[in-house]
Amino acid sequence: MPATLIDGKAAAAALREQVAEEARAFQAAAGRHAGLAVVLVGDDPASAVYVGSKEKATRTAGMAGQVHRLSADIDQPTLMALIDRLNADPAVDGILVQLPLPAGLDSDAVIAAVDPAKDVDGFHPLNVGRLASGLPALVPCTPKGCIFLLRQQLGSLSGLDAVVIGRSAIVGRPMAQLLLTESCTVTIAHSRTRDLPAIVSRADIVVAAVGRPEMVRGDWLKPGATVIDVGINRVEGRLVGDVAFDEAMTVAGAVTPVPGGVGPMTIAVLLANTVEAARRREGLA
Ligand SMILES: NC(=O)C1=CN([C@@H]2O[C@H](COP(=O)(O)OP(=O)(O)OC[C@H]3O[C@@H](n4cnc5c(N)ncnc54)[C@H](OP(=O)(O)O)[C@@H]3O)[C@@H](O)[C@H]2O)C=CC1
Ligand SMILES: Nc1nc(=O)c2c([nH]1)NC[C@@H]1CN(c3ccc(C(=O)N[C@@H](CCC(=O)O)C(=O)O)cc3)C=[N+]21
Repeated sequence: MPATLIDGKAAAAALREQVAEEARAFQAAAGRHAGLAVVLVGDDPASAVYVGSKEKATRTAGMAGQVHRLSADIDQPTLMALIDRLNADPAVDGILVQLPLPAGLDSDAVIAAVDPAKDVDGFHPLNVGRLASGLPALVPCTPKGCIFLLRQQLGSLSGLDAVVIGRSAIVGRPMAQLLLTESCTVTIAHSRTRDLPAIVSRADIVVAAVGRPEMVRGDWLKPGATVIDVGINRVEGRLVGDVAFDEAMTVAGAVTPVPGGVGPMTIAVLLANTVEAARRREGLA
C-alpha cells in the first residue's frame, strides 16, 4: 500500500483561516491590525518570490504588512538603523529579515538587533536559548510547521525515534529541539555523520533539511516511517525535495510532497507567530 500523502497546502489553508480569526479578534481588542514588517535586501529571485507570498498571505489574513526592499549594496549601519526604526514602531509586531543577506553584511548582528518580542522568525539568541531551555519562545516557522504536520499525522509523538538530517540554525537545530519537547528520542545527522542510511533506517520520523535533491533513498527508510521533506531544490526548472519521493511513497507510512508540503506551512506559521507576538505585546496573551 502506498504511503499517505501529507497535504501541507490544505493544512496551511486551515491554519491561515484560524490565524485570520485570531487576527480579527486582535483587531477588535487592540483597535489596530497586527503588523508584520519584512526586510528584503538585494534582488535574489527566489527570495523575492518568498517575500511576495508572505506579503500576499499577510494581507489575506487581515494583517498589516510592510515590505522594505533595500539595494544589495547598502551598508551595515543603514540596515541596523532600519531595524532600530522597526523595533521602535508600535504598529510593527513582527520583523522578518529575509536570509541569506548579500555577502558583506553581518547577519548575526542584524538578527541580534531585532527586538526579541518582535522576532517572528525565532532566530534571536534569546528565543534560541528559550527554546533550548524548554521555555515559551517565538519558534522558527519551518520547524514549527513540521511539528504541526507530524502531530496531525501521528497524534502524540512521545517515545518515537526521530532523525533530523541537517543542523542549520533555521531548520535542523530548532527542529531537533521541538522534537525533544515532544518527547521523541532525537538523533541529529549532518555532513560528518557516518553511515546515514543506517541511522535513518531506525527512525519512526525522518526530517530531511539538507538541500541535496533526492538524497534520502526509499530503501533507507523503516517501513511505515513518517517522512518530512523540508528541502527545496530547483532541478531543471522544477522543485524537488531532499527525499526521493516516488521511492519513499512505496516504503514510508506518510510523506510530505515538494512543493505543497512544508513550504506552505512555513508561511502560515509566520502569520501565526505574528499574531502571537502582537497579542503578547498588547498584554492579551
Ligand atoms: N520549506 C521551507 O519552508 C524551507 C526550506 N528550506 C530548504 O531546506 C533545505 C535546508 O536548508 P538549510 O537548513 O537552510 O540549509 P543549510 O545549507 O544551512 O544546512 C544544510 C545542512 O545539511 C547538512 N548536510 C550537507 N550535506 C550533507 C550530507 N551529505 N549528509 C548529511 N547532511 C548533510 C549540513 O551539514 P554541516 O552542518 O555539517 O555542513 C547542514 O547541517 C534547503 O533545501 C532549503 O532550501 C529552508 C528553509 C525553509
Ligand atoms: N528570515 C527568513 N525566514 C524564512 O523563513 C526563510 C528565509 N529567511 N529565507 C529562505 C527560507 C525558505 N523559505 C520558504 C518559505 C516558503 C516556501 C514555499 O512556500 N514553498 C512552496 C513552493 C514555492 C515555489 O514554487 O517556489 C512549496 O513548497 O510548496 C519555501 C521556502 C523561508 N525561508
